[in-house]
Amino acid sequence: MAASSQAIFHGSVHTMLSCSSSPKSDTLSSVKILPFNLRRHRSALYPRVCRRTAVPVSAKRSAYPELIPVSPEDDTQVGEQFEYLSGAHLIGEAAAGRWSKPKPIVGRKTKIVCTIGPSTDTREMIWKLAEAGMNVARLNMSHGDHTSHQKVIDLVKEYNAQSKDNVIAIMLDTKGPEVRSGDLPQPINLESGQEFTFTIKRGVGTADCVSVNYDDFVNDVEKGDMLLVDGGMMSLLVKSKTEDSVKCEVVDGGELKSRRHLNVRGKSATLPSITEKDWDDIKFGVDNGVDFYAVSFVKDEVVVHELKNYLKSCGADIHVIVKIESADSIPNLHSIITAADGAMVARGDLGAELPIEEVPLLQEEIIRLCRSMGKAVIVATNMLESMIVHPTPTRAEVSDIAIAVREGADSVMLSGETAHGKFPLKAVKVMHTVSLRTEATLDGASAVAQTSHSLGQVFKNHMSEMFAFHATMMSNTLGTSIVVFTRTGFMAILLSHYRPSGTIFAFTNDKRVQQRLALYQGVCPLHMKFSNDSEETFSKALTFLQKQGMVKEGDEIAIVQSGKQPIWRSPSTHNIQLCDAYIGTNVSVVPVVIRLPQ
Ligand SMILES: Nc1ncnc2c1ncn2[C@@H]1O[C@H](COP(=O)(O)OP(=O)(O)O)[C@@H](O)[C@H]1O
Ligand SMILES: C=C(OP(=O)(O)O)C(=O)O
Repeated sequence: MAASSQAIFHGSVHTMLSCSSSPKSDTLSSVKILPFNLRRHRSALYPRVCRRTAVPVSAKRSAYPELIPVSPEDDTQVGEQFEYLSGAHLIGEAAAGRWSKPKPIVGRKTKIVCTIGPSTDTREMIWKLAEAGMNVARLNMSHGDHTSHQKVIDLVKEYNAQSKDNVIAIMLDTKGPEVRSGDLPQPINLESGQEFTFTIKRGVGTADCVSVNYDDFVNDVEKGDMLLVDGGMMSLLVKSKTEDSVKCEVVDGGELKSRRHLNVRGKSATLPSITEKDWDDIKFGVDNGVDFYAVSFVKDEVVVHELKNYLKSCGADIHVIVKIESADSIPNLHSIITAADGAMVARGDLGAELPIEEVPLLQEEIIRLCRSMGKAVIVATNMLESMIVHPTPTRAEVSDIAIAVREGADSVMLSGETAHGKFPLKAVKVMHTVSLRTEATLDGASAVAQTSHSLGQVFKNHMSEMFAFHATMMSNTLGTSIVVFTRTGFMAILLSHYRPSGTIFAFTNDKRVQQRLALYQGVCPLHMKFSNDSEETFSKALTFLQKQGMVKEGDEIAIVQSGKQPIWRSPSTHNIQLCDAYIGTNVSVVPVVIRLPQ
C-alpha cells in the first residue's frame, strides 16, 4: 500500500491528516478538450497547475489542442480558437482562493446532457459525442419511436461496454401532457393581425387552421388567453371558441412548422402528468434498463410517488428527475423535489407558462433547493440555441452556461443543438470549455459553505454526512482528489453535494451505479470488482488511476470508505485515509490530528 496516514473513527471522531513536505513541480502539456472521464494520460490532457508553485506556460505546452472530428459543416480549425480558453489553469492559483493548494481537478466537473436525434443517432456520432464530453444521452419521447430509441440505447450500451473509464448514462424524457399542433404538409407563414384557428378535429392542416393533439384544449382555453408557439417564437390571442375550435388573432407571426409546442400563458393543461403513452414509454425504459426518467410537466409529488411505486413493483432501479416546467409545479417545488432524485429546470415550457422574466429567478431557486436537499439538478433549454445553425455561440449563451455552472448545477443540457443541429460536436466542445473555464474560478471554500448549514439534515445519516463534509474540507485544504468506494453510489453523491475542489473518483462494483453517477457534479465514476481485502482493493484502484493518468507521481489522495453500508469496515467505524497516490513513492508525512468532541 502507498505511504498513508489513516484516521479510523469509532463513534467519536478523530481525523488525522497528512501532507507532503516536499514541494513538487508540475509540467504543463498540450491542452486537449476531452470528456470528464479521461481516457488518456493525464499529463497530456489536463492543464494542471503545479500544486505548490505557480508554473508559467512552459515550452512543453506546445501542441494545439486535439481537434475532435466534428460534423461535416464544422471547420477543422475551430479547436485553435479554444486554446486560450482551455488554458483555464493559468488562473488556477488565484482561483484557489484562501486555500493554499490549487485544485487537483481531473477534467470538467459539470456534466453535459446531450439530446440524441437525427444529427447524432449513429454509431459514429455517439462515439464522437462521448469523446467530446457527453455524460448523459437524453432520449426525448416526444419524437422518434421505440425502434429509433432502441437503436440509440444499444449504441450507448455498446460504447459503455468497450470503454475503460468513461461511461454514458441514459435518460428517457417522457412526452408528458404536452400540447402540440398537428402535422402540416408544409410550413405556414403566419402574419401579425391575421385570423388563425386551432381545432381538436384530427388531421387538419391548411393555411388558416391546424389540429391540436389535445381534446380538452377548447375547454382549457378562454377568450383573452395568449397562446405561445414554441415557447413564444409566435403568439396568438384567443378571440372566440366553438365546440371544437379556438379562433385566434396572430400577434407575433412567423413560420408554423409541424408538431410545434403550444402553451397558454399562465396555465397548465388539465392532463395527468403521466399519460398512457408515457406509461408505455416508461415500460420501454424498464425493459431497456435506462438510468433516469425525466418526467415532464410534474405538478405535485403524487405522480413521483406513483412512478416510484411502479418502479419498485417491477424491481427497476431507475432514478426519477422531475422536470420543472409547469406553472402548477411552482407552489409545490419543495414536496416535488423531496419525492424525486433530482430536478431539471426545463426553461422552454417554464418560460411559456410563466412570465419569461421569472425564469432566471426560478432557475436560481430550483438549483438552490436541489443543492440544499442533496438532489441532482440539470439546467436545460436554449443553452447554445444559436449553434443549431451557427458554428459559434452568442456571448449571451456563453454567459448562460457560466451562470448555471456558478449556481452549482450538476449538469447542463443540450437539446436541438445535438438532436438536429448542424454543429453538435462543436456545441459539446463549447459547453465543455465554458464549464471548465468557469469552474476554474470557483472557490471550494464557498462551495462548502453553501452546503455546510444543512449538515446532518440532508441525507438523514449524520455520520456519513459528517464524513463527506470533513473529507471535503480535508481534501480542499490539502489540494487532493478524493477516492471513494461505494456500492450504492450514496457516499459519492454525498461527497458531490459538498462540491469538493478536487475530483471525486468513485469506484463501484455495480455498473448501474457507475452509470448513474455520470450525472453528478465532480464525480468520475469507475467500475471495479471489490476484493475481500480493503488494502488490496485500494491498491488496485490507485494503480488503475495511475495507469489512466488520473493521478501522477507526487499526488496525494484522500480515500473515503464510509457511508451507510460498510464494505470492509465494521458498522461503527468510518475511515478517511490520506495516502500517496503513486504506489511506492515515499513522502514525508506531517500528521495533523483533529479531535472532535463526542
Ligand atoms: N428522437 C428524435 N427524432 C427526431 N427528431 C428529434 C428527436 N429528438 C429531438 N428531435 C428534434 O430536436 C428538436 C429539439 O429537441 P428537444 O428540445 O428535445 O425537443 P422539443 O423542444 O420539441 O421538446 C425537436 O423539436 C425535434 O425537432
Ligand atoms: C426541456 C424541456 O422540455 P422538452 O424539450 O421536452 O419540451 C423544456 O421545456 O425546456
